Amino acid sequence: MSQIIATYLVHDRKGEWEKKAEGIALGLTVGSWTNLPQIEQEQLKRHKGNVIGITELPEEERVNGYFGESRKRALLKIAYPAANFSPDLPAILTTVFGKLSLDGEVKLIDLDFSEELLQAFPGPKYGVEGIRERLGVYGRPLTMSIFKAVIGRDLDYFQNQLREQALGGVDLVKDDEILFDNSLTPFEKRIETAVRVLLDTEEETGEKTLYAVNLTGRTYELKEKARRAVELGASALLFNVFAYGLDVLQALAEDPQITVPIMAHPAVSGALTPSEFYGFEHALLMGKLLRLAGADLVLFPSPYGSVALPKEKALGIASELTGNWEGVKKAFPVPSAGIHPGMVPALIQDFGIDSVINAGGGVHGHPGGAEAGGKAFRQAVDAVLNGKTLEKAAKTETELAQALELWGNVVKK
Ligand SMILES: CSCCC(=O)C(=O)COP(=O)(O)O
Ligand SMILES: [Mg+2]
Repeated sequence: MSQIIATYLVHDRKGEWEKKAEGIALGLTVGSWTNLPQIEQEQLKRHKGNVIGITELPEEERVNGYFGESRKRALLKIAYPAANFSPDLPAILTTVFGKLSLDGEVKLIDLDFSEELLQAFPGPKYGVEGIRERLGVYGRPLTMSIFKAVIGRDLDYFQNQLREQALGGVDLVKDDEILFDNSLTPFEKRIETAVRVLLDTEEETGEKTLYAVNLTGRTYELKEKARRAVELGASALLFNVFAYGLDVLQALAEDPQITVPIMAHPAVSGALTPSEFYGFEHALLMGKLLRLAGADLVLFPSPYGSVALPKEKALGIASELTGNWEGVKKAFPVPSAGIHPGMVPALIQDFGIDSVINAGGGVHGHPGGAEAGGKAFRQAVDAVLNGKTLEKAAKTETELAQALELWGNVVKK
């Protein structure tokens, strides 16, 4: 039977779980808060949500937020018949967590899609393998750097910063998510400039670099803008998906004329995920749902940088992006924020080869400039893959030595 199974973490003082679960299963399908005598048996059979699991969790004494009260906790699993909704994320999310997200301490932990329903979500167009093919890079994590301080600067500044980053050997360079269309560095001009610069640097270094331009503006303009970006030679798109919605990402990813990888930025997602009591589980929103909606690369805070996520949450996201799903490509995890070369061993140990090591300040803040910053990252990656410690590699690699001197070496915890 085609259905979706939602798992919720529920906190409650009384812990009357059967009543609570039945209330959700009925309330989000054919029922309401009052008796509806006109509900027919047939309607109940086909459309009512079904409680399929209740697991009580150990009670926890909470101080913050509860002023010392303790709350009972449980995981509730409810199956919703696919007959109730159209096969798209807006309909699915409204069914399983629409009104419910406003109704007390309920957090959506996971969604299991039946095989039939999964067909409506083709996932990433390129994914890990497709991006590696475009770059011709295998057997190591990719490296990426972020334009910084471009706001208020012109195309010459943009061009020079791009050139330096690419000469440093990073595989991708992305706009910062806060760079929007503007008169000094307009969208189309950034793309045209990047195409020229990156052809030159490829000739010099023999290595390709992809540029992810920030796709911004009103929702109804995005498809046309993205198609135009592709015509002009853009090699990737950055997209602030949580400012728009998952379905907007899916519409872009499914468009056959948008033939470049899409990178999802986590901006705004912090309003939806961090609470233990409310919102979405990180792995679901930033892992499973972004992959299903078609993100080829997904940025999220790493466990050790400046905007850190608890490690199990970051690993949970990465595991949803890279797990084996029949017929759906894997997406690149991009643990980010406050990353510097001293963190490379931990990043590779935790996120593996199929990940992207991404830095803004950790590239541009290098004492030798962005080119040296990019080189320091590549040297750190090479060291780890050759089984060397960063200290040992730094004896011969000047740029890495300078980075370690400035930012230190994060020994894995
Ligand atoms: C919170 S993950 C997104 C990271 C990001 O957008 C960024 O600009 C990181 O820059 P940094 O200088 O911290 O590498
Ligand atoms: Mg940023």
